[in-house]
Amino acid sequence: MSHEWGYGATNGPDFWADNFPIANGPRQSPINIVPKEAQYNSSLKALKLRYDPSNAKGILNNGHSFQVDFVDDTDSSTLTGGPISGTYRLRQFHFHWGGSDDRGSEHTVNGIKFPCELHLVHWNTKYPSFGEAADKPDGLAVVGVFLKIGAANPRLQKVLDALDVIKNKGKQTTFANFDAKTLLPGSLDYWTYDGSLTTPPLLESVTWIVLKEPVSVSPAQMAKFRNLLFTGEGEAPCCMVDNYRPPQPLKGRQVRASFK
Ligand SMILES: NS(=O)(=O)c1ccc(C(=O)N2CCc3cc(O)c(O)cc3[C@@H]2c2ccccc2)cc1
Ligand SMILES: [Zn+2]
Repeated sequence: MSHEWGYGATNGPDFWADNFPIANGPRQSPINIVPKEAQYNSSLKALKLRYDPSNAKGILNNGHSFQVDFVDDTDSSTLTGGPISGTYRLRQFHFHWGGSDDRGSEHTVNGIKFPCELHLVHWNTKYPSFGEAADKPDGLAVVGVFLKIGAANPRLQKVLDALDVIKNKGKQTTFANFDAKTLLPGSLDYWTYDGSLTTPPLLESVTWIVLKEPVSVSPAQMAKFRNLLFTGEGEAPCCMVDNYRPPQPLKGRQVRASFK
């Protein structure tokens, strides 16, 4: 992506509409979720997440977050059920976090921010590729998981231990044999709504599936996220923190709940 968008004082979310006018579109993400205003829908199916650990490929600092990429040329790591129809393939997962524990998530619940939010990005196999799916209204499905401060989460450790070698923008390393399912909470109860990518190009192609139950992360583990840099080697270092977009207007959208 050639544009210099970011999360700084001069290129952050308030400036994104300059290059990406869809930033003011009708189905932008994230949003503030108000559980009492979410409509329970008994026809919403249970989420079915089947991930093959051998599909994990690498881990990359992309300059706005870090992501773990998966081989997505077969239906071996998929999302089915839930609010979606058909089969969506896992492409990557990444996180958004704050400079301190009082902020960092993109979605909020009753206005409450969590220190971190995990996004598992999937694309609809009715399209030939992620790139083809990315700009279709039913092209992507992202599962969002809140992380809240508590006991150290052993499931995060393998990811966090890899961060030292991808400190700078553009650094990547192999990341094999990782079961993304281990990052999920015990309950797969969710809220769902039609939204967008939360970073440029902000494409309105995402069915959001936000899990109600958070998973834990310790302050020491959060410090490891904050050790990453937005900047490349040789540039003045800038800590990778506050890489979250704030909640966007609901514009009449309905948020549905899979649970009472
Ligand atoms: N937070 S999120 O909504 O879950 C999300 C999902 C996907 C993507 C993603 O894959 N993007 C958007 C940002 C980006 C930046 C790059 O430098 C790049 O090489 C690829 C991407 C991709 C992307 C780019 C263009 C169309 C679709 C996705 C980003 C954020
Ligand atoms: Zn994200």
